[in-house]
Amino acid sequence: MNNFFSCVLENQNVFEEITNAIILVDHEGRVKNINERAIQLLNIPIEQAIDKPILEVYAESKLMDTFKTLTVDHDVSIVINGRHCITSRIPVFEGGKPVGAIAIFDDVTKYEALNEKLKADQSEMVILKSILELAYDGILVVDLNGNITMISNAYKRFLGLEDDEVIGKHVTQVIPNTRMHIVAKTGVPEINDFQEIRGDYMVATRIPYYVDGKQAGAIGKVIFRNVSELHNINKKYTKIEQELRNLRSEISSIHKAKYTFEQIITSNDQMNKLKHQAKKIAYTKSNVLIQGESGTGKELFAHAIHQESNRHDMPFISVNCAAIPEQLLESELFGYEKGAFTGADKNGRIGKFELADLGTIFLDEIGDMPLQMQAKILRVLQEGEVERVGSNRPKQIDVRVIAATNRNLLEMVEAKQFREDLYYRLNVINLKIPPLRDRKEDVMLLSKHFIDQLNQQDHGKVRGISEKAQFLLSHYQWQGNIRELRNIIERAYNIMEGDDFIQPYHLPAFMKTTELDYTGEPLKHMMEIYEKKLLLERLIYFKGNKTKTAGDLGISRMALHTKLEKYDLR
Ligand SMILES: Nc1ncnc2c1ncn2[C@@H]1O[C@H](COP(=O)(O)OP(=O)(O)OP(=O)(O)O)[C@@H](O)[C@H]1O
Repeated sequence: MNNFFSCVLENQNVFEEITNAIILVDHEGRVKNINERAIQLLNIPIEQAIDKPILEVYAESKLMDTFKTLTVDHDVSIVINGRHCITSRIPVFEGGKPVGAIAIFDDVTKYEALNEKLKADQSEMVILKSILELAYDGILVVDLNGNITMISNAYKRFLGLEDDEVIGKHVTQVIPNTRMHIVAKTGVPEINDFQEIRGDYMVATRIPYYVDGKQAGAIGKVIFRNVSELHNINKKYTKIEQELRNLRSEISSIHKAKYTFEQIITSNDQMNKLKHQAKKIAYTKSNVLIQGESGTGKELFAHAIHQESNRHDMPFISVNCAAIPEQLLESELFGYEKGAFTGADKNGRIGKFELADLGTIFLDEIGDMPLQMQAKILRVLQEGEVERVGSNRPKQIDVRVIAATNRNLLEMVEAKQFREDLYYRLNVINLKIPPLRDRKEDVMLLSKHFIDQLNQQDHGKVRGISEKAQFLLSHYQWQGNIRELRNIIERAYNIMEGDDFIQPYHLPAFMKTTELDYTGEPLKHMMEIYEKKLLLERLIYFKGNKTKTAGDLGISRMALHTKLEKYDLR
């Protein structure tokens, strides 16, 4: 026995190193050794333990039973001072004789706490999995790298995929248009975003999640109350979208741009440069201001720009600002709500700007736009929104504006007749179309072009223009530009009988100044002869319509009347 105890006493440090609590008693049941852990467990001072009878140290001890019965007890569950321990007791022998007994205690209380937590975690996991299995919504979890770690059954069903096709995959490989990997990286939540997944639309919410205060990934949810409901919503949405597309294309086919750059006929360098420039800017959304005299082809350019742009499938809406009475202009441009004013259509009406949404609006004669209206147009250009008359709900629109005028807008700005801010908003790209008299080379080219067009309608009856007529056409001043040229060619074409070529006598008298024979009369008289001839010619051309004749000659109806009286032409 001395050997054993001396060995234990000499190696007290080993005794202390053991992580379990240990009590050693001799054959009389006196405590011969007890380590620090046992002292803590029994909660007594060490001096009240050494050499004291074991039952004084620990009243419930069974060590003396072990000694007496010489039996070994393994892994007995007991409670000491509220701590749950597993104890083993064994008799100690020396030289084949029993000399004492030893008890070892393992405090398992902390393992129990851990076990409890583990159980709780496991049940949370089970609950979470059940939620993922039962939820109608699509739920998805990704880690920091954007790889999928969890997905709900409904989402898998919706995607038509199995676990092994989803879990561990990068989210972009599984879900089109996803932004989950972005939220997992940035940590910026995205709430109620509209997302298209395989042709279906749904509302997606993505939020980052944290473990121990550090971002660990993102959780995403796409809402569909139940899949069949989602299907119905989708069907309705797709139908409405299709109807909208049909309506848009119907509007576009009614309001179509009619001309392309190929139809702008010219051999003039300046014009070719303009065409090139306009083609280049067609692809941008910049506003365009086209300036030039009446009839030079401003509207043609506006059509061609729209046709060349990526908006060509969308409406091209043309508005002649000078032709609409001032009091109607606002409702024409912006539309009105039902009952906005007396006489208003009871269903309300869409305005030209809204009609041109996603397309182009062409504001012709912008210089004739009243100042008050200019302010409203400026707002559309600045804010990109329109408000119908009688409404207080502005609507976002995406419209490209091309404006045109034959007036000098800069002078109008100086005279405070045109808003400077609007001028600069419109004048982002400026195209100045030269008058026909500054591009003489185009006169014959255009004349032939118009004859070709007329021949196509009339089975090719005219072969060309005689030299004399060419001379007259080339030397004319063309105040009305290409429109005037077109009219004169058309008129000649229509009055031709039996001729293959347009001759001077097919052209209006006012062009034939060289045909006036000088009779030696004073200038005033010669001018009167010319004036009379001219009046007669134009009257015949307009089939006696005095308003048109006066307009054509640039004089008032009253002045025309006086002159007709003077020359006895009534
Ligand atoms: N380069 C061209 N090639 C072929 N036709 C042209 C050309 N330029 C103009 N035209 C024709 O001339 C006519 C007048 O053109 P357009 O209406 O575009 O002129 P505008 O400058 O807009 O006139 P306004 O200022 O009076 O509105 C149209 O019939 C158009 O087709």
